[in-house]
Amino acid sequence: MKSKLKLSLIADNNIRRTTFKKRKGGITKKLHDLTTLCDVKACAVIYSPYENPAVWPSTEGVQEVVSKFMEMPVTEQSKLMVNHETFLQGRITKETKKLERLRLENRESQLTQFMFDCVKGKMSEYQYDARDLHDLSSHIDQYINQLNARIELFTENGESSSSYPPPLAVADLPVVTDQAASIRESQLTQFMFDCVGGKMSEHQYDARDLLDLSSHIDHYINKLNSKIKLLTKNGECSSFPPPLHTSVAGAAPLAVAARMPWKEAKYEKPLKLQLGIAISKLGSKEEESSPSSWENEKKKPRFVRPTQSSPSSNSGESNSSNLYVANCGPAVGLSHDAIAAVFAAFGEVSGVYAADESGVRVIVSFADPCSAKSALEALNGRPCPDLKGRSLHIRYSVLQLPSEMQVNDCVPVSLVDSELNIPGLFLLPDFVSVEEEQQLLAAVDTRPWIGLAKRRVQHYGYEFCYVTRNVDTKKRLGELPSFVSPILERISLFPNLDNDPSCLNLDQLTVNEYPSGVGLSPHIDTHSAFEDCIFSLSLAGPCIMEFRRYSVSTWKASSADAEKSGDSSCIKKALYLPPRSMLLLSGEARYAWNHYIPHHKIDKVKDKVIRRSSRRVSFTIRKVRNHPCKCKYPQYCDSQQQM
Ligand SMILES: O=C(O)CCC(=O)C(=O)O
Ligand SMILES: [Fe+2]
Repeated sequence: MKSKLKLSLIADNNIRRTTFKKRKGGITKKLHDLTTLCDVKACAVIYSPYENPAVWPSTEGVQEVVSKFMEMPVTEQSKLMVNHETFLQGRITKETKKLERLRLENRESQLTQFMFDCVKGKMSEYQYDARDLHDLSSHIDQYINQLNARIELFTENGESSSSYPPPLAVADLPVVTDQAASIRESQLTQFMFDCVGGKMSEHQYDARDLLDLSSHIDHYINKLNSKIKLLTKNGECSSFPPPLHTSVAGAAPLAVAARMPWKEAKYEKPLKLQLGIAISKLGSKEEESSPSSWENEKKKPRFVRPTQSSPSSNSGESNSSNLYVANCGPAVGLSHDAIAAVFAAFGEVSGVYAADESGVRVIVSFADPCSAKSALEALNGRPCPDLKGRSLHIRYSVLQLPSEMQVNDCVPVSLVDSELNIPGLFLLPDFVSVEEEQQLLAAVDTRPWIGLAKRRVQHYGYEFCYVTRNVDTKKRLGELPSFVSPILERISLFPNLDNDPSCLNLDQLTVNEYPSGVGLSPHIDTHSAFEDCIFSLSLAGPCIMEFRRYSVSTWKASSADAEKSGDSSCIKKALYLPPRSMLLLSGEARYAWNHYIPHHKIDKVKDKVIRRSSRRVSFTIRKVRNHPCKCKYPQYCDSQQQM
C-alpha cells in the first residue's frame, strides 16, 4: 500500500534533486492536460538550484499569461490567490468546523440516551449539572417537535398503514388487566420512538392508536418534565460518572424553570391539534390565565374585594385562602404567572384570577388559609422587588354571590367605527367578497395549523412567539403567501392611512382560528414587535371586539362603591366585526388601547342576540419593526420603558 507522503523538506540532496525532476515533470504534464482538456491558459515558472528558471509552455507563453493577469484589477488578482499560510489556515478552519459538528452530534446522542434513561429511572447513573438539564429540556422539545411533525404529516395525508405488521391496538378487552396495560404501554413507547426514527411505516395503526399515542406522548413529557423540575428544584447534581456536557458553543437557553403545569384543554381537538398542544403546553403560557371565559367563570368560585362591612376584611382574623391584591396585574405588565410565582413562596397557589376588569387587581387563591395569611403579612403594603417594585395592597377576599356576577359585564356594542371615537381605529365592511372569503379559507385549510390551548394558528413571514409576545427578526420564514397578495394590494388603497408608507410593507401574517366561545385576552400588540398599522380581516364568522383604555390606579379602601357602579379605571368600548370586514388599528388605537375578544358564544349587539358561528378565522397582517418604537405613549411602550 502506498504510504502517505510526509510534507517536509527532503534532507538528502540526491533524493531532493530526483524528486524535483520527477515532480516538475508531473506539474508540467498536469498543466498540459489542463490547458488541452479545458481550453484554458496557464503557465509555470520554477526556480531551482539545479537549472535556469524553468518555464512552461515557453517564455512567450508565460509572458502572455502574466500580462493577462496584470490587466485584471488588483482586487480580482488576489481573490483566489493563496500562499502557504492562508492555505493552511483554510484547512484548519475546515477541520475545526468538522470537529464542532462531530461534537454537536455527540452531544445530541448523549442527550437522547440521557432522555431515554431518565424515563427508565436511570437518571442517577449520570453526572449532570444545570446546563445539562437545560440542554435536555431543549432536546425534549426538539424531539417532540419531530414526533409531532411526523404524526401530523401522516394524519394529514389521511394515511393509516394497511398491511403488516400486526396492529398496535390490543383487542378491545372488556377488562384491561395490568398485564395488558403494560404491554400496551411498551408498544406505544416503541411506536413513539419509531416515529422519530422514521419507522412509522413499519407499524400498522388506526385512529385509536394515534389517539393513544398522543396521550402517551403527553404522559411521557409530563413524566420527564416533572423529573426535571424536581431535580432543578432540589438543585440536585449527582456525582459519578463524568459530566454529560462537552464544550459546545451556543448552549441552548434555559427552559426548564419557566415551565408551568399543563392545564386541561377545553374543546374537542383532532389528534394533530392535541399534539400541537403538547408542545405549546411545554413552552407557552399563552392565554391560559385568561379570566374572562364564561365557562371558567361558571366553574371557579368568584371572589371579590371585601367591602368595609365584610367580616373577612379584618386582616389577620380571616380564615380565607383567597387574597384580594391590588396594584398588580396585566395592565401594569405583570402576568398572572409572574404574580403566582411570587405568592408561591408562601405556599401552594391554586390560581390567580382577575378580581375585576381593571387589569390591576387580582385574586390569589392559596390551597390553605395559613399560606394566605403568611403572604398577606409578608407582602402587604411593601414594594415587591419581583413585581417591578410595586407596593401591593392586600386584603382577604370574599366570595361573590352568583347574582352579582354579571354586573357591568355588558358594554354596548357599536356597529360603526366612528361611534367609538377612538383615534386610529377604522372598520371597513365587505373588504373581501364571499368568493374571496371562501378562497382564503380554502387556502389556509390546506396548510398545517399549530394548536394552541383554545385556538389554532398559522404564521407566515415571521413566527410570532406567544411567550415573549414578539418575533425573532433574524428568523424570516419567507415571503407572505401569494393567496394574500390581493389583500395586500387592497390594503394600500385603504382610506384613512396617513402613515409612513414603509409601515405598509407588511411582512407578517398570523391566521387565527377561534372555535365558537373562544376569544382573546386583552392585550396591546407589543410595540417593539410591530410597526404602527395592524390590520385584521375577519372571515367565516363575526365577533365582538372590545377596546379598553386602562388608566392605572391603585387600591383605595373608600373607592369600593365607585368601582362597583362602573366608575372603574378602565374605559371600555365594543365594536361588532362582521365576517369579511377589515379592521385597522393605528395610532392611539394601536398603541394605547387594549383589544379583546370576549369568550362568548352569544353576543348582544344593539337589540339583537347574535350567536357566534362554529369558527371565526382572522388574518392579522402587520409589519415587523426593526428599530425601537418611538410612539407617543411611553407608558404602554416596551421600547421606551427599557430605556
Ligand atoms: O383575531 C383578531 O382579529 C385579532 C388578533 C390579534 O389581536 C392578535 O393576533 O394580536
Ligand atoms: Fe392583537
